Amino acid sequence: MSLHFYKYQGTGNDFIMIDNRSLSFKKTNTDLINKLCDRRFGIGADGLILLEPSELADFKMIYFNADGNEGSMCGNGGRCIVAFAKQLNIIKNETTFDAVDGLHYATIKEGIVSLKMINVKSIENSNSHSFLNTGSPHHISFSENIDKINVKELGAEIRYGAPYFNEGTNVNFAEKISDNSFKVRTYERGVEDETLACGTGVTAVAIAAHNTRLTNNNSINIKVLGGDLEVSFDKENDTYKNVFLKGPAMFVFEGYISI
Ligand SMILES: N[C@H](CCC[C@H](N)C(=O)O)C(=O)O
Repeated sequence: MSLHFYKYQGTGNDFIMIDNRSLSFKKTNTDLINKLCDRRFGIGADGLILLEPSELADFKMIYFNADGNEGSMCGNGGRCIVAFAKQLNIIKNETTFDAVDGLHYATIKEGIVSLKMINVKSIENSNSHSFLNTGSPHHISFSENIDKINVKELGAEIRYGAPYFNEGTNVNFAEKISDNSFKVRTYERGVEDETLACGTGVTAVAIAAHNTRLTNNNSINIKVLGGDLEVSFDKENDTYKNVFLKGPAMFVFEGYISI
């Protein structure tokens, strides 16, 4: 059987996109998804995303990590599926879609997607790190010279260590550049390596930076290995609301692969 796929990337976080409105792609085939994401034996990607019909919204996003397991929310994948839905003529420049953590509003203009993320209320701060969930769980530590960190090694240690263990977490290393800009490197659970960008991760970093008073800005530029992202939010009482993740989402190529 031949599978028609599209390849997208958002600041270098790359995804295989499949138009599964027919529901013919089997979601339980972990080995197949893992193989399609493999950079030597397959197409190669950090994750695979299915676009399916939704009764609640314009479409539904189903996200799998490169290991083949269904993941929690993916911010860059969410931005990419908006560009994909536009390419498929399902939407124009504005949409609401259904994802694992609820409905998401988004707009697209000249390849730049602005995606509304879930509200965040619960943030754990300690001397060494912050932990919060922006659709996916994120451990964040702020330090200097993050260029020098071995993200794969240190990230894996934290991801598999206490208190996360098997369920794990994504791990972000962040550095303040100026009052409204930070640099971030992320170890992604489910990819089990550093990726070039992580959307829910940079969202978590921006909120953690504000919550720990590293910044007073509510619009923050974030530099990642694969480019630049922007996170903005409003804080009302203890809750971060109107959280938006903004940045490029690009179609790369399409093709067929026999499965
Ligand atoms: N790359 C994604 C994060 C995926 C989260 C995934 N690694 C998990 O924890 O299941 C993003 O842009 O937000």
